[in-house]
Amino acid sequence: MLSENEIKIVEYLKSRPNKSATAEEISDSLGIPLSSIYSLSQLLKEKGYVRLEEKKLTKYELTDEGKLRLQRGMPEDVLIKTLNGQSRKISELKELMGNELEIALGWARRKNLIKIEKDSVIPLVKDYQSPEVDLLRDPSKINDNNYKQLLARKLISVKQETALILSLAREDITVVKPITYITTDIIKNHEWEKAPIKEYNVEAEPPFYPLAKKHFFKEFLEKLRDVMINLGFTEVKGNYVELEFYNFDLLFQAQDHPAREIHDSFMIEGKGEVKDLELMNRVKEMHKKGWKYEWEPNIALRLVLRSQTTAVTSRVLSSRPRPPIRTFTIGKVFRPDSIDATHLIEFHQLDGLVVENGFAFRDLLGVLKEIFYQIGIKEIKFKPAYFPFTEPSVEVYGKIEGLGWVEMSGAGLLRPEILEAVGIDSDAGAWGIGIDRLAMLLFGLKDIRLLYANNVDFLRNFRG
Ligand SMILES: N[C@@H](Cc1ccccc1)C(=O)O
Repeated sequence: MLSENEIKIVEYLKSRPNKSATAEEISDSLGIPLSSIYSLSQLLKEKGYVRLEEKKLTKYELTDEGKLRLQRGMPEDVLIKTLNGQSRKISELKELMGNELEIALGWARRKNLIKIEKDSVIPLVKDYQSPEVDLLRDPSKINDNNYKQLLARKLISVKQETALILSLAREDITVVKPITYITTDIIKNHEWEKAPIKEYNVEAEPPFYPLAKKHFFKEFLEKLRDVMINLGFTEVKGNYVELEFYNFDLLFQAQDHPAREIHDSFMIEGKGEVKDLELMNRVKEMHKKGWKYEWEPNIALRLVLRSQTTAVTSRVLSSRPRPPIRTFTIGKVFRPDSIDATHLIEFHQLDGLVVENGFAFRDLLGVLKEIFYQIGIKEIKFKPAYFPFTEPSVEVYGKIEGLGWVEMSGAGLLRPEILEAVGIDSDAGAWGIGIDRLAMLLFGLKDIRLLYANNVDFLRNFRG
């Protein structure tokens, strides 16, 4: 009994004029890997279908020099072409042919193509093409008689190979379909006695089906969400397109604050609307009193792509919720910048808000410590800082193995001006954490853009 591929090999040998072929030829013609042909030929031999014979073959391969000469011609060819039937001075030829000239002269003389008189070269032929080049063009013409010259001129290399030759020993092919699946019928009808039962190949490699998995950065964002929810915070969401009123004004960021310059936020055409006119008025008073300038409602109604998720916190505050409040938001923010390995123009922030009677600065630091601990950053320290909407304010630094202290967050107690404007009579703390750079450092990535990688091979092999 023969397998499918064994049958193919026998059929192939039958089709050959001398009923034989090398393993390589069979592999090329049938598209079966050479290694399989080797093992199948052993099986065919054992079953008496083929005879095997090993034969030493000489293989000629072009060297780099050979490939070059095939393109350009041999130096003596170039010389004859350069002479073009006319005598020329050696010095002139040297200019034209450089170092190649000496070799060319030597071979051209030996082949009787030129004569040298005094300092001139006189051609004896008008055209010439070396037989060497013909052989290089068609290496199958190279044989025991003509290879030596090519070898001496370093145009070819010679390799000895052993070829396996299969020749047909028997032509009658019997095909018996083996039983691969046993049914009750096969047992009842005694078919199992007539055909062989295919053995299991317990060593066969199973096909590889990669499991679908989430993008590692998405998983990281989900982990942050879980951390916040476990700490008793409720998630809130906002829009990417936001009024300057919520992104800046309500947060006590003056209208001439540098972050509001056209090159520091993405501006969007059109105007927004604030329905709560009383709130607008109170924000206006807050700016007048605090920053001492004429607050311009038209500026507040301009649209931007939110530059901080604190805009979402601002929306929460503007709805004048009843304390106690613990909310957080995770989302994209947008800032113009030039994109490189550490800068993106859209990235993620996590902003949080706590409004509770008696919520003190120490409590805020405690919450931050807990959040970072849960993310895996066990050591943090605080540095005094400034934000328009908080007082006192801090920057939070976290320690990352091998990198040292890295700035991760801004935080503070909300300014009384803001709480007064939104009508909340309670203590409140807020913070904003930059997520992308943090993720990049925790994942040990050298380029922040890899967080958005969509290269499936990279993602499949990346162990976050
Ligand atoms: N929004 C600030 C961070 C911050 C949020 C809340 C309070 C204090 C600071 C930033 O983007 O840098």
